[in-house]
Amino acid sequence: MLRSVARKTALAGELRSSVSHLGQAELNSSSFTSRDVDILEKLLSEEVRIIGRGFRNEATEIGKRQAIGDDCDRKGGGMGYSNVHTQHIPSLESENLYRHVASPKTVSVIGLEVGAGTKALADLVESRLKLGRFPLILGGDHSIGIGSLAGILRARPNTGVIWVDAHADLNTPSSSDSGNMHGMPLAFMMKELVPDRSVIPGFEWLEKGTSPPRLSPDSLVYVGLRDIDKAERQFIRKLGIKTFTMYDIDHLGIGRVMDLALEHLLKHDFDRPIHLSYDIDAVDPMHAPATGTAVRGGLTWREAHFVAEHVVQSGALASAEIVEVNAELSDGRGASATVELGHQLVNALLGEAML
Ligand SMILES: NC(=[NH2+])NCCC[C@H](N)C(=O)O
Repeated sequence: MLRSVARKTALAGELRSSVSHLGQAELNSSSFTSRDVDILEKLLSEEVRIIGRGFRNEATEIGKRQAIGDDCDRKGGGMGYSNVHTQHIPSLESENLYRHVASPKTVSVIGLEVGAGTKALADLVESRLKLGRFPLILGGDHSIGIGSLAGILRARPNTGVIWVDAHADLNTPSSSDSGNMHGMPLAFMMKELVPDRSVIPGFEWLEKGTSPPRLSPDSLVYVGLRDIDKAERQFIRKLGIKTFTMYDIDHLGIGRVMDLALEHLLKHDFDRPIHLSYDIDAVDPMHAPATGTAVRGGLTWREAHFVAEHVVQSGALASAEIVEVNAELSDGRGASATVELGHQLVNALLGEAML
């Protein structure tokens, strides 16, 4: 079963890329190099800053993010994919509003800013997808997933999601112990967990329109989890979400895990688009220490690359994001190792292969 699904998904990918390659010279057919790419950069770590961990230094983050975007612009031509366009989404800063927030559990206050930022991202992602482009979103923390997923699901409601992360990011505003919105993006997309988002200040927009964006639990696969909150564990079990923890990766190997992940999402529809949401903290802190909530026992350097490479190989990757890279959170060597890994994952997602 698995083999035939893998073969068929590869075939679907080949067909799709050969069709879209018509008329384009010398493109590598094993990847989606003919697709137009949008690199969308979104800085959004407000909630972490508010609770006073000193999470970021804007100048450094912007410098680093520009470096990633510029690098893609430069490499774009060389790697064969065309028309790479980088767009920086401005952060909606309103320092004064948040300076005196006393309690970190004030999601309603924090939500105003995260809500506005994710709405802007959702609108952009939706419009780019409708133009047939491939959005690659660079965070920022994982709360931007609310915007990415909303935009993606509005444009293509049948999208399947692979969430590569040390954490489940499935807390609701009331189940969360930390109050951090980067631990909540998936709950915001599931009607079973947050049935009415119009009551959350800042997120009323998520309920607008004839069919508000929602992710069904069986359209999600987790890879790399190892730090799951108690409530999240119950949600995962109750909703039956397909989950590959680090235990499963140790047991089965990353190759089998990624095949099973793709099979789960593509078994009923080989042409289904896949969104890969990649939190750098899925990777072991030995390789990616510059992140906010590092947890030991993560993906190796090669496993980290393989995850991206294999989803690209399936031919189904339609959008991607890399989040939680924050150079401020490590010393010089740790920061550059993490940013280097971020660059390499971007390249892998854009179709760079070993051979
Ligand atoms: N995207 C992340 N780094 N999420 C970490 C979440 C940690 C914890 N589960 C929380 O809800 O606060």
